Amino acid sequence: MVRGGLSGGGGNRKLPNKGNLTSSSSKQTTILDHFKFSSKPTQKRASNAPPPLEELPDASIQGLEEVPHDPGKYREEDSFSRILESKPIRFVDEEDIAKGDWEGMADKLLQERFGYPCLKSFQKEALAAWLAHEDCLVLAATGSGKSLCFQIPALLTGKVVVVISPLISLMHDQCLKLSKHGVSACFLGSGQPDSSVEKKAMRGMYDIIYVCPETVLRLIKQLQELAESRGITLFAIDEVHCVSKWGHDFRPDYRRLSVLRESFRACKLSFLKFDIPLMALTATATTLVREDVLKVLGMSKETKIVLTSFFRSNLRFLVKHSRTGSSKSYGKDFGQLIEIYTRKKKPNGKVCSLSFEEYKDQSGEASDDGLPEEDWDSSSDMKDVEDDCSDMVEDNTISSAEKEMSIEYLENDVDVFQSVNDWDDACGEFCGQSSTTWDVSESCRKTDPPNTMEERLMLLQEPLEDGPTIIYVPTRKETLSIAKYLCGVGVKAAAYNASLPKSHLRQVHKEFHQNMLQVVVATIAFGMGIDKSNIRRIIHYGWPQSLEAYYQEAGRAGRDGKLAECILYANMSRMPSLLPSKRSEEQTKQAYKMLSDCFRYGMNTSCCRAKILVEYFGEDFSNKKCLLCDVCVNGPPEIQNLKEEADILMQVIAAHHECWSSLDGSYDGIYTDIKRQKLMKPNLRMFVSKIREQSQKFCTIDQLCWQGLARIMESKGYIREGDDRNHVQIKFPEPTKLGLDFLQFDREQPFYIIPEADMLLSMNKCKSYATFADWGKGWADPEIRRKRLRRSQSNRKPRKPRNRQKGKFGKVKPDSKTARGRIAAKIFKK
Ligand SMILES: Nc1ncnc2c1ncn2[C@@H]1O[C@H](COP(=O)(O)OP(=O)(O)OP(=O)(O)O)[C@@H](O)[C@H]1O
Ligand SMILES: [Mg+2]
Repeated sequence: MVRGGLSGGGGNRKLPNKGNLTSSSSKQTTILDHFKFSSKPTQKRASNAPPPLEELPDASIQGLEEVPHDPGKYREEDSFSRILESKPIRFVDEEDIAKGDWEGMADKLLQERFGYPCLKSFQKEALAAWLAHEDCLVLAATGSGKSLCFQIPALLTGKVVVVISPLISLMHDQCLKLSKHGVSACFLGSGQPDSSVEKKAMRGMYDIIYVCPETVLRLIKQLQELAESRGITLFAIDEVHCVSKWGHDFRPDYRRLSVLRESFRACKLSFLKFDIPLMALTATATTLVREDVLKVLGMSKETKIVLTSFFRSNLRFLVKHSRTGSSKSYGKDFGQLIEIYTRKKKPNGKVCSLSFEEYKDQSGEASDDGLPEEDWDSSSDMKDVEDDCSDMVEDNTISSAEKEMSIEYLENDVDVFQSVNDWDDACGEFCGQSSTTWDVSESCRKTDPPNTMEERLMLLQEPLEDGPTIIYVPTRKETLSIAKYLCGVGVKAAAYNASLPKSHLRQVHKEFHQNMLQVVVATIAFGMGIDKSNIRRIIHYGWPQSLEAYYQEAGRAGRDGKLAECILYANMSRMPSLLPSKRSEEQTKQAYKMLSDCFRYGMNTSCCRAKILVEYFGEDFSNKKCLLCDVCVNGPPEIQNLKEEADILMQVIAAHHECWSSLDGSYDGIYTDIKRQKLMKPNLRMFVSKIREQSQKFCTIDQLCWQGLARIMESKGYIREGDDRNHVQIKFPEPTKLGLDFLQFDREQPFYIIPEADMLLSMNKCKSYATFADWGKGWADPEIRRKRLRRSQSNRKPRKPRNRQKGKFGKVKPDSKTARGRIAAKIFKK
């Protein structure tokens, strides 16, 4: 059944805004009739008269068969508001679409509106579920085209699709894209200062409404009215991993979205024949997150799960060790990048890169060598977000939850668009534009990613094509220092972080999309929502916070299907730490778990990286390999028998544990407590000291090596963490039953392992504390002594003068902020 405007269909619809939504007088019986409808010859009309229905290239599907789409045809002469006011809307019921050749129709729509040949099979599956009024959970790789799954329904039916989206930057990007394809869309939320947009949206003037979860909860009543007037065909929840507290971008208000299910049921709203379906979409949801999503959103038991592989066969994953926090490493780590981006300028092929010393001179910066990873710029994002929000226009209609969201959770958005002045489209409303700038050739340039092993092996031979790079860094300070360094050596680079002027951010965004910039050095503010097809490299410079976040950001690369690289530079000799954020105890635990998974990904030297990543999201990759990552290309390092090391480590751990357990049965009050405290929780470092004390033989083995060994022994089930607090990797080992058995029964068995990244690093490193004998031998040789002294002098960092207040008697006043300082303060008082 095809409904003509608001008066169509069952005729029992209320018409809140008749004047605005022109109804069609014609009725067709099938969807196919409807598609053939607008073949009437066009009549000349007065320039200010609204165009006849059939001529308007609006978001509905009229004239799809006969009249080629021309989004700009009538827009030039019509003002934006008039288009919105006079836009005629045709409606087609989902059942009628389902009866016809909807796949063919959708493909045609796709070709004419978006320039793509046909829908992908997962997109068809999702659409089929929607047409069957079923809820649907779409799990598909980054860049696979999930957005079309919820955009097409609006175009096919002429009804509204409401998209719940977490980020204003994402909403903005999608609205802008849709407008280029002749689809009207708007976004609502705390970043939307113009309340008229919300009113217009609720009157049914946009095909697609993007809205943040906090706002949609406020608009339920109005949306029910919209469902009755123009009709809502679908609620889409994009980036649905945000629903789950087990996900990486958790947003509390997402957990209240089951209200959509409850408020748009056919049994509740008499004008509905079916519940309005929910479509939830994400590229980064683990199995746990998926289950949580279905439950929290109240999705039906029959929810269709559309699952495609998370594998991105054109991405090459690499992990490299670097002291990332130090600007000394830039020259080493970015040398190749610099060469790529500057070599064209220099016919002799030589790269005029600055040495670190020259760079320091040029930038006038002092070296921050040795800045530990933990020393992240804690002034980073939260403070800026608050600053940014002060720019926002006060709007009393915005609920406190929405405001809070902008402060607490829209860090990225506020980073990107700091105030309403930042919007090029001042009101966040997007109409199908006349001067369409979208480039069909861009979609044509996309190639299918390699499917077969042969195709992937072929990729190995190919160099990366030209294209931009995004370097993700954890702190704002680093965005500036790296961008400055790259600019200094002739790369067109720019920094992107929330503290930079808005005009600069706009410019960077624009220039990046126009291929005028080669490198953007960004915080997470430049992450989600970036859909630029030709990004060739994603570099993470420092440990990411989770594999989900890492895979999301890496997913910006190679969206054109061609080879792209995702390189993680991380300091293998340091444990990563959590960036500051407000977290509950439970969330902190989860955050540590995610950080730990990320750390293990970096440490891995034996398993295909793509396999680790996709299996992390619950995909069975079986014996497959990507053939492109560093592990697949270089192969694992040589296997080693660490039986002796494993044995002694187990012995020391078990001995301590035995001692500790012997105290268990004999509780004798304070005495045992003191004893326990003395014995309590030796960490791995202490076990290693014990080993070194006991045996000369193991003195030269670096702590990093023991750390790696302990991790491997934990993964094999020989030891477990004995501490309740959160750790990135095992810190307070205690033996398991299997471990004790290993000591007792497996004494003759070899213990083969593949050394992990930290172990390899320690093996390559010059031994900082060799045995005293070796060390002594060195000192006996004057040449060695001279060299060592010279090295230690040149490495020595000038100590910063400590700015301490003098106490009463000229003593230095202790720092009250540190625990040591507080204890000292007590003594000082006395
Ligand atoms: N059927 C199709 N054929 C060709 N290209 C398509 C098709 N569907 C979508 N695309 C293109 O794929 C690109 C990525 O689409 P989209 O942004 O929807 O990805 P996504 O799955 O939402 O990714 P992410 O998880 O990163 O948000 C877009 O440029 C889109 O136009
Ligand atoms: Mg998307």
